[in-house]
Amino acid sequence: MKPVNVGICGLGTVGAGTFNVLQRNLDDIARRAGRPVKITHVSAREVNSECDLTGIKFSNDIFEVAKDPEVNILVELIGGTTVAKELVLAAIENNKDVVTANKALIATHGNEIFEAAEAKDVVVAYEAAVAGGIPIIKAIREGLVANKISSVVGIINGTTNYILTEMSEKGRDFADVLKEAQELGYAEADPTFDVEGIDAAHKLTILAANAFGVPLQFDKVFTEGITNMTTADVKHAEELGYRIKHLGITRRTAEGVELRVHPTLIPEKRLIANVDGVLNAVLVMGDAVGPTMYYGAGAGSEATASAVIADIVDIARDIDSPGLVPHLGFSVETKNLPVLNADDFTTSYYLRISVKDEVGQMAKIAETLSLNGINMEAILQKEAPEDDDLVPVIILTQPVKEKAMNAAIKTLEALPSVPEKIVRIRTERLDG
Ligand SMILES: NC(=O)c1ccc[n+]([C@@H]2O[C@H](COP(=O)([O-])OP(=O)(O)OC[C@H]3O[C@@H](n4cnc5c(N)ncnc54)[C@H](O)[C@@H]3O)[C@@H](O)[C@H]2O)c1
Ligand SMILES: N[C@@H](CCO)C(=O)O
Ligand code: NA
Repeated sequence: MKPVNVGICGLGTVGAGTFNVLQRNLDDIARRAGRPVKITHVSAREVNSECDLTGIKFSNDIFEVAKDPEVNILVELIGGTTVAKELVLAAIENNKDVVTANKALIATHGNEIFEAAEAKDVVVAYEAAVAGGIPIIKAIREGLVANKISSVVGIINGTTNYILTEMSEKGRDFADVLKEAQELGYAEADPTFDVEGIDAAHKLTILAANAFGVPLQFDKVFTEGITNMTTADVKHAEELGYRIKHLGITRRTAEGVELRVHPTLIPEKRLIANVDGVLNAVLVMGDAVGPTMYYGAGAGSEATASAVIADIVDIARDIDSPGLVPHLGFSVETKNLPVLNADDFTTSYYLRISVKDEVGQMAKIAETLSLNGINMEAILQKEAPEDDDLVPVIILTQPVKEKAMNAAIKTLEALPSVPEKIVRIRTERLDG
């Protein structure tokens, strides 16, 4: 059987992992692909001492790979959206299939890239872009194809989950844990993408497109990161039987699709509340199958390489009859659903209100919530810390439209007895 020739662009965390796993498991991979899979060309700014490039062409100019007539599949692992986009489009133009781990690229330029790929009848595969090594794109697009999916909820950024876990379990400092996540190769080149929720928003964009047949629309994702998280809120949540996770949530409602990324309280008994460290988990709800959860390494060198190589093998298996599965698993005619504004999200809330220790304040809070149609689920009043005359009042609510909560918070923050901004964290009770 004719081999399939692979050109790898980028030899950093994921590039080196892909190179080494492919070389190590060459025989098994060839047997499973039905043909030899050969790395024939590698390109990066510099060689990587972890990779033995003996007998393999090496270029400093990645565009040499896109031009190389020997290469069938170009693997884009350089990151970024400018040069990477040019590189992917150049490969497509030269009739090469493409594999990428680049969620920023797919979320922001995927519509254009897939159109170019369809015109040339080549594949652009991106399993590694979402939840690293977990085969979540394949699960949604192929394994769950029979279902109407109602929601996809996931811990989809390993760096933030690692930071939240270390903060909650060991009381470690945010900046210190972030530095360690960078050293371990989990964080993006610009780690604000992780901690501000942008990376999770890129991945959620891709998940929603696959689950609901909507176009990739990153600019419509409501995005909050973890930079305002405090250990005090983590502890209060734990007292109420909840854990705080940074989630990507996309849900289909009667009115449209919710696309949101934010810290979220989840009941501690849920499986997903117990997914810690750099691990990711994605909970998909299908009308036929019910809740299903996918769990594993969301970042890291060889874990991400596992997904990159799965895409290479998929393409190698189908190289003579490409295009078996459309890029987003649906045809371009699929009906568009509106993306909801944050005001129209329906969710429960955790509120931390710092109140002056005066008679009648609790009644005022309860009345304001009730006037806005908000039902309380639980309430916790703490003693004022020694150096403070403000009493923290923690409230959990039942689900309500975000606009009702905005109105209630505005009224409460205008009270002289509530001198500080109210902390609110959205709360999802979830199934499964
Ligand atoms: N690190 C992870 O755990 C992980 C997981 C999933 C997806 N990703 C994605 O995979 C991609 C690569 O991430 P990484 O962590 O391996 O990055 P990295 O910074 O470790 O490696 C990037 C590599 O690309 C090369 N490169 C960059 N620009 C180049 C250019 N213009 N010309 C030639 N070489 C160039 C660099 O020399 C380096 O070898 C990114 O899109 C990232 O978002 C990373
Ligand atoms: N920076 C990303 C890498 C995997 O996509 C994360 O921490 O999840
Ligand atoms: Na994946």
